[in-house]
Amino acid sequence: MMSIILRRSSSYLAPKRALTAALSSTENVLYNNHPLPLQNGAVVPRDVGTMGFLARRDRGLDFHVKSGPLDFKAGRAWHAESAVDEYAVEDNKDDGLEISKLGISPEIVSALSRKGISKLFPIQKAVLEPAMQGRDMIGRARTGTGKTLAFGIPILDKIIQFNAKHGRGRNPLCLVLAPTRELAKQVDKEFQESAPGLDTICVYGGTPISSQMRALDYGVDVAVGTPGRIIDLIKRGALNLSEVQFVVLDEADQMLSVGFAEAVETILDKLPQKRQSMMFSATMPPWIRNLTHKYLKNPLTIDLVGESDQKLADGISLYSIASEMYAKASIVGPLITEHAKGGKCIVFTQTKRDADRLAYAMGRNYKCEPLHGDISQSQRERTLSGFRDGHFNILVATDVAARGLDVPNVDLVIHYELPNSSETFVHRTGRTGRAGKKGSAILMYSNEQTRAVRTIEQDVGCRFTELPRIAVEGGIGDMLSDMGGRPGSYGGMRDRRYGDMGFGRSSGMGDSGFGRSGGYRSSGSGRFSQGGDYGGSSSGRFGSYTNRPGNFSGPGSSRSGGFGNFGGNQSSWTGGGYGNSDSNPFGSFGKKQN
Ligand SMILES: Nc1ncnc2c1ncn2[C@@H]1O[C@H](COP(=O)(O)OP(=O)(O)OP(=O)(O)O)[C@@H](O)[C@H]1O
Repeated sequence: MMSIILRRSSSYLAPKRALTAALSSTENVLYNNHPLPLQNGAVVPRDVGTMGFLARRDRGLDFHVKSGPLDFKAGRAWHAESAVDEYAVEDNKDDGLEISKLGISPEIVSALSRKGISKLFPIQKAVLEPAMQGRDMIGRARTGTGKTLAFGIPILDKIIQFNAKHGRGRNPLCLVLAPTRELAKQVDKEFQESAPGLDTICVYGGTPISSQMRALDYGVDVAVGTPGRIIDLIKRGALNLSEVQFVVLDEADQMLSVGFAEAVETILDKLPQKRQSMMFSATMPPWIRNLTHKYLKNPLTIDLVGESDQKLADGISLYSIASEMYAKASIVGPLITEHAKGGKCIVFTQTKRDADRLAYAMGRNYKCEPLHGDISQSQRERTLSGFRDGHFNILVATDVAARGLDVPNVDLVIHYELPNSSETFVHRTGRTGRAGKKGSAILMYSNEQTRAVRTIEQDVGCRFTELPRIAVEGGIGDMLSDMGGRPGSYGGMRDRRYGDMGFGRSSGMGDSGFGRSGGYRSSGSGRFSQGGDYGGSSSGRFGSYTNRPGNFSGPGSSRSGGFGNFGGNQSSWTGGGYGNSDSNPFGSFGKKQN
């Protein structure tokens, strides 16, 4: 404790000056997407003036405002700025800040350096100061640009400071909510690796609750988890949230749109009023702003995406290829060979069943594995680590893998079936081209889906390069037929009107059209209709396809790929893992019906 105080008191002015200068000299601040004039290279948020820091040496228990390595304190400038709703900073990857010069705890600096991280990414830079000041915030940045550490670094640093002063406690000081087990695990891992001296716990369904209860009893600094299991632990008296000072909703739009809203609210009700709340995602539909007043106090919006820009990370090449449904399975192999060039590839299907079937069929020629919510948790973990470690290079997954998953060096994403919304397209595609790397994504579509492809382009602000059609002579398509389907009917897209019906044009990415049947029902905004169908093609904007039971033409498959029965009584959830990840009693999202 002593050494930390000495370290801080002797050195904090220098790094603060460095941070101020660095921030001032590099950022191009946008306000409502109109660039503001830069004065002598300084940052000039509207009505803000310069970002003033007031030095403060006194640290109290209230570490929302007073504490932190740089002693950030809201000065007049920031109070003025709090009236500003939008605070957008243009993404610029070259502008990293030397983490070692920011006065962040040495433990974090050296842990990050072991991970090869020495400079802040833009979202981390933009978030650091207001987060240190204790501001509630909504953060949006493109996929793979480091949002986890954007909230992770300030929170971990503050906890280290707090523990140094007050000693370790039993109850968590930070709670991170994530919509899937895999994402929760990943956030937990990133926190652990970045601050190895802190105790973190990751809680989610599908694993024994008793060991999680024991670990909580022992004492933790940070709890990361999916909402259902967290509520379970609260009910059992094992998780006490009364000391939580920081709460983060990772993939916030997902969490609130797919049936976890009620669970999230139940959890937030258990937290102290005095806390710092943050929401992060690569996609922040406008409707989420209607909800934020429920969860956040006077939130600052830090938006590195903007409304007019393209929504994908730089460095991702986009291709589209037209294919009849029956031929898709046969051309996916050649596409992988050509575009993944031996590297890692994720193929996204709409249903668990299709993921199984395609992986099985492709397994005759390629090393690949399926991943979806009906696979046991232990197998899901084995599959993901096998993929990460390169034991196999092709993952055939439902949208359970679309959000947040950070597998380095995925070279190619294939949308074997159209995503159910432009947001899902962004998240699926974002599994490649992470942390500044290059990648490719290929969208497979049928003639009937041409309109849907154009809508994605419009929503996402991107342009697909059309690949030449690939002629099909037998191949995997036949294999799939061998497995019980009618030859030539795989996909049955002939009978569908996907794209013709209800493929609602949105007014842009993140339009409230998303989630038309997305399951969020408690906002009272009236924008969301019947819930629970997230993940099903029929639930997103792309698919208010009427039910046609007679169209079931595929090899026993349920809905995706044009197997019919869209919007009917067939299973709606395709990613399984969300609702599956916890015994989530809230909302209809995640019902396992297939
Ligand atoms: N400052 C940095 N320097 C180098 N690598 C970094 C830095 N910050 C984060 N990374 C790495 O970048 C990768 C992507 O980060 P992260 O998963 O947080 O992205 P994200 O923005 O949350 O993406 P998504 O929207 O898909 O969830 C991770 O492997 C992470 O370790």
